[in-house]
Amino acid sequence: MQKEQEFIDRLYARVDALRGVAADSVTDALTPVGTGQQARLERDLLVVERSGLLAALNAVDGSLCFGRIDLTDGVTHHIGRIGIRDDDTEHTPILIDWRAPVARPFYLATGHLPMGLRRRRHLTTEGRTVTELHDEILDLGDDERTGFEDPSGDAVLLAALNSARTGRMGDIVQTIQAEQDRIIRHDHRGVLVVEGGPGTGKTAVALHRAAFLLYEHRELLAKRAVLIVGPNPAFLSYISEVLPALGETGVLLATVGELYPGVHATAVDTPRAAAVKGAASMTEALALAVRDRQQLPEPGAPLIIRHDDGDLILDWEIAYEARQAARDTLLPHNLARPHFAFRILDALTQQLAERIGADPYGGPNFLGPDDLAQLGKGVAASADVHAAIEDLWPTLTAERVVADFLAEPVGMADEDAAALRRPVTGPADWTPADVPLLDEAAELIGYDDAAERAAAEAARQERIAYAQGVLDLSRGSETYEFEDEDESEVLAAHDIVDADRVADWYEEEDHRSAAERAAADRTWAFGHIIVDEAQELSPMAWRLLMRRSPTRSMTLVGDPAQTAEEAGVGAWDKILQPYVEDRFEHTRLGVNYRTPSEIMDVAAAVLRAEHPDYEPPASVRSTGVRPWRRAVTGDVAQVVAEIAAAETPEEGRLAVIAPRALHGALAAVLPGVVAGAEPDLTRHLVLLDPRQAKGLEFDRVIVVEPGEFGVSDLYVALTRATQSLGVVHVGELPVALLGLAVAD
Ligand SMILES: Nc1ncnc2c1ncn2[C@@H]1O[C@H](COP(=O)(O)OP(=O)(O)OP(=O)(O)O)[C@@H](O)[C@H]1O
Repeated sequence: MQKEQEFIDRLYARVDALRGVAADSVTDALTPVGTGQQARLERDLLVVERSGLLAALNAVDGSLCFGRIDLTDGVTHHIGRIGIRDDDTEHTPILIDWRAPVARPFYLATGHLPMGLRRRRHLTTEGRTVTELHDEILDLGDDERTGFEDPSGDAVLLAALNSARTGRMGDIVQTIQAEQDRIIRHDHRGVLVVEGGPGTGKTAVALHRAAFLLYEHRELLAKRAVLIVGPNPAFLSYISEVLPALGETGVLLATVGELYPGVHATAVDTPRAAAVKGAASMTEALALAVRDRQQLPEPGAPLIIRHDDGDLILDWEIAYEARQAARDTLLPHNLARPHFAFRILDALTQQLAERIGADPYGGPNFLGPDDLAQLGKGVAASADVHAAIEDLWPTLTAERVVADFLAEPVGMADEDAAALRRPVTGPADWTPADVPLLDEAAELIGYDDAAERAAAEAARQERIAYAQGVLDLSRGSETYEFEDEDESEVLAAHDIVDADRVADWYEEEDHRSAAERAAADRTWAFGHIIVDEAQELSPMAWRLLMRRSPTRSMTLVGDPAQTAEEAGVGAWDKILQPYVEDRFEHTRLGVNYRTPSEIMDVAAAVLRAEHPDYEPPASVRSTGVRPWRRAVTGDVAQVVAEIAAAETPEEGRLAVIAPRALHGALAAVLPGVVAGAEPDLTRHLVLLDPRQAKGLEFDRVIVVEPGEFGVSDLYVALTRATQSLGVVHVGELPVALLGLAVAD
C-alpha cells in the first residue's frame, strides 16, 4: 500500500507539473509573439496539444490511476484514464492509457489465458489517497503473495455494482469485463450492433467505445466529431459525465429531435401522430407535397403578364415544358428552380420576338441575335415575370413545406391525414417527430449554397497561401536552426504539417470545436455516431441519422424486448438493409450487471408470459432481497408517499414509476417532485413514467399500477433497480407478478 501511495504521489506531482506547463502555454498563446513565423507556428502547435492535455488533466483528476499489471518478465505498468509520460529524455510512460494495446491484458487476462501477466491489481483511491488494493494471481505457479489477494477476482466489480447511485452514470473503466472489452475495441469500421438485455452494460460499452475510437482515430474524429444519440434529454444528462471523466469532450449528445439546427422541438404529438410521422411512407408523402408546389396554369386560363413590349402569355404548355425540363435535372426543388425559370424566360422571350419581329408576309423574323438578347434582358428584368415564376415554382423552406403539409396532409389515407392535421403557426409548435420530416424536406428542396461555398473556398485559398508562406519561411530558416547534426532528429513543425493543415489552424474566424460546429450544421458528416436505445427510432429518424453518417461508421445499441414505440422497427436487418445491406456486425452482451437475480426473475416472468422462449440475461449477483407487492384499496398516491418516505435512501436514489395519469396526484404528495417536468435525476426521489425510465437506473424502484403498462414498458420499469423493487396497485396485477412477496 505504501509503495502504491508513493507511486500515486509521484504521478500527481507529474500531473501538477504538466498542468502548470499546459496552463502556461495556453496563457502564452494569448500574448502576442514577435519572434517570427517559425516560433509562432511551433508555439501554436504546442498550444493545441497542451490545451487538449490541460482539459483532459482537469477532467480525469478523480481516480486517475486504477490498475496495475505485473508481467512475468518483471515489467509492471500502471493503468489509468489517460496516459502520462515522465519528464525524462525518453519521456518514459508512467501511466498507461487504458485504451493502449499494452493495457489490454488488464481486462482480458485469465488464469487460463494469462497473456503474459503474473498479477492484476485494482487500485482504489479517494482523491489522491490509495484506500484499497485487490490482487489477482494469474500465473498459478507463482507463490509470492502480497496480502491483498482477492480470491474470487470480483470484489471491485461487486463494490461498483452495489454502490449507491448518484443520478449520473459513472464510467466502468476500472472493471470492464472481457465480453465488453471485445466490443469496445471491435475493429469493425462500419455499423456495429450491440444487443443485450437490460443492465448488460450496452450504454456503458457504447460510451467507452466512443472514448476508444477517439483515442484510436484522434485525428479524424477530432475534426468530424462523434455524435451520441439518446432517446430523451433526461437520459442524455444521465450519461453526460461518462466521457468527460474519461478525458473526452469532443462529443455532441443529442436526441433526434435536436438535430435540425434552428428548431427547438418542444410540442408533443399524440402517439398515433408520432407513429404516422415516423413511417417510411412519409418520404413519398413529402416528395409529393414538394412536387405539388410545382404548379401549372389551368389549361385555357394562361397567366397574362403586363410587359412594356406587350403582354406576355404564360400558358399551360410553356409551363409544362419548363417544369418537365426542370424535373428532368433530378435536382432538388430549389436547385431545379433556375432551370424552370430559364425555360420560362426563354419561352416568353421567343413569344415576344415572334410577335414583334414577325414578317407580315411570312418571311423570316426581322430580329437579329442582338435584338433577341435585348428582348431577353427586358423579360428577365420584369418583376411581374419573376412573380409569376415564383407562383408556379416557389422558392421553398423546409419549415414551410412541412407546416403546409401538416395543415393539409396530401396523398395520405384519411385516418392518417386526420392524425397529422395540425396547424404549425410558430417555432413552439414543432414536435420531435417533425424533425426528421424537416430534414427530409430540406433534402427534397435542397439548399443553394453555391455563393457561400465559393466565398469559403476563396477564403481558404487565401489562408493556404498564407500558411504556405509560413512554411516556406520556416524551411528557409532550417539551416541555421538545426546546425548541429544530432539536432536533425528533432522534428520541426514543417516536417509534420502541410499547408492545408496549417490553413486549418489559421481559420481564425471559427474557434468553435468540431462538436459545436456540427451542432449548427444540418449537413455535417460525423466521424462516428452512437445510437442508444436504437430500437426506439422510426424509419424517418434512421434516414436523418444515416445522412449524418455518410461513412456508416456507427455503433447501434438496443434491446428489442424493451421496445414499445409504435413506429419502432423490429429487426436490425430490416432497419439496416436499405443503408448497408447485410454488411453490419452483430454483437451480444449476456450478463446483467444492474438487476439482482431476485428482481430479474420477476421481470423475465413478465416477458415470458407473452414470449415463452425469451432468454433473459443472467444476473451477476443476488442480494437475497425479494421483490414485494402491496394491494391498496384507498388513495394509492398517499400510500406510495408513505412508502417513499420510509424507503428514500440518504445515499442513492428511489424511483417511483407510475402511469402518466397518476403523476398529478403523486406529485402533490411526493416531496420535491414536479409533475410534467423533465425529471431531475440527481434528486433522491424521482417520479417517472416507464418511457422516461428507459436506460436509467436507481437503487430502489416502486412500480405503481403495473396492470396499466404494456408488456415491454413493464419490463423496462421492473429492470431499473440495483437493490430493491416493490409494486403498489389498486387495479389487477399481471399474473406474472402474483407470486411476489405480499407486503402490508
Ligand atoms: N463492467 C462493469 N463494471 C461496473 N459496472 C458495470 C459494468 N458493466 C455494466 N455496469 C453497470 O451496470 C449498469 C447497467 O449498465 P447500462 O446502463 O450500460 O446497461 P444497458 O444494457 O444499457 O441497460 P438498459 O438496456 O436496461 O438500459 C450501469 O450502472 C453500469 O455502470
